[in-house]
Amino acid sequence: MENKNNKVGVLLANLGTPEAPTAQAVKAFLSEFLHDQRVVDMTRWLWCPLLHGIILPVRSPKVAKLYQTVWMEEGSPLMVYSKRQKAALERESGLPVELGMTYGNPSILTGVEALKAKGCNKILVLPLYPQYSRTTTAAVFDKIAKSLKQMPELPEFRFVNHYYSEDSYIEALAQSVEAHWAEHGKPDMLLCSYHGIPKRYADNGDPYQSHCLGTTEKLVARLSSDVPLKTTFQSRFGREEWLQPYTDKTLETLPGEGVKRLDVITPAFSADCLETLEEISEQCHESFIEAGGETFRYIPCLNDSPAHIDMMKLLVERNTKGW
Ligand SMILES: C=CC1=C(C)c2cc3[nH]c(cc4nc(cc5[nH]c(cc1n2)c(C)c5CCC(=O)O)C(CCC(=O)O)=C4C)c(C)c3C=C
Ligand SMILES: [Fe+2]
Ligand SMILES: [Fe+2]
Repeated sequence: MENKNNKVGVLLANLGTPEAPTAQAVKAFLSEFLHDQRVVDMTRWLWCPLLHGIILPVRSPKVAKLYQTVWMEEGSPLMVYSKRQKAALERESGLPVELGMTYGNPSILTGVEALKAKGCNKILVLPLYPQYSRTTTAAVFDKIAKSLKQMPELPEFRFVNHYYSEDSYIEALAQSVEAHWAEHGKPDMLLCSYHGIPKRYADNGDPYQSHCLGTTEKLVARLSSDVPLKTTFQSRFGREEWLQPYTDKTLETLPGEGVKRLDVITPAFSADCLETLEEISEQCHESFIEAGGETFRYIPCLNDSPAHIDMMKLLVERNTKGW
């Protein structure tokens, strides 16, 4: 007898974002995010007083103002692009696709329940993080286990750990760079700015840094251009050392080294968000020009571009084979 609950579905996972650009909504989001020990591993009796006493009250209103500068008519950029990615992948793959955010909504639990309601008992989890990190990819894995503790019958799961080395991902990045160069001309340098993590995490075995360096290396080989590429790390948080070189510090020195026209790409982000549209496209742009740079061009994330959706479709096809 045919089992009607025997379908494959896809859970597209990402970080999540506040519901609104207000101090209250940002505080709720940051509180869930920054309580995750995969993200901040400090012992709770040290971290919680700092988080509740200083970080949440001080950072939330400040960051809410930054979200207001990038907020779109339909909502937070990360959510707007994630919804477009879901719709496009559903259309192109012919499979049910749901979003599941590690923090905030739609949650991972909501996403899994929606797929089960559509008859899916086999779920491919695709965290939209090309480079693996304990702080992102592993946090998705933990959240699945934690959220489904009360579910009487679990679906079967497959999980994509990383995809930075996939030709289709490198191809999508390269095509976005080449299209940008065809329109605006070539720069003196292409900066690949990745979200940072504490250096200690990398020293203790998180492969994120080597995945980022591997991404740039593969992009260099694919572009095969006279434009030099450089890897940097952005979005530092807290006082300890993070992966270096830092994006902000690098931008201050590049013009003095003769790099006047700079293009920036952010390969660790699958969708534009606060960290790309505000930190890079606004703050970093300004500091590069102040340091003597002439042109600074931000190349958008892959978002719902056809090459990106093709890449996701390929990953889905390969990882659901024989299921
Ligand atoms: C506290 C430490 C943080 C680690 C470690 C970290 C890793 C990490 N994050 C992303 C992707 C995103 N981060 C985003 C926002 C964001 N990140 C942190 C902190 C850490 N991230 C904070 C506190 C915030 C919120 C904004 C702020 O207060 O500065 C986002 C954007 C979300 C949005 O709503 O637009 C993304 C995406 C990666 C890929 C990563 C490690 C590999
Ligand atoms: Fe707490
Ligand atoms: Fe982050």
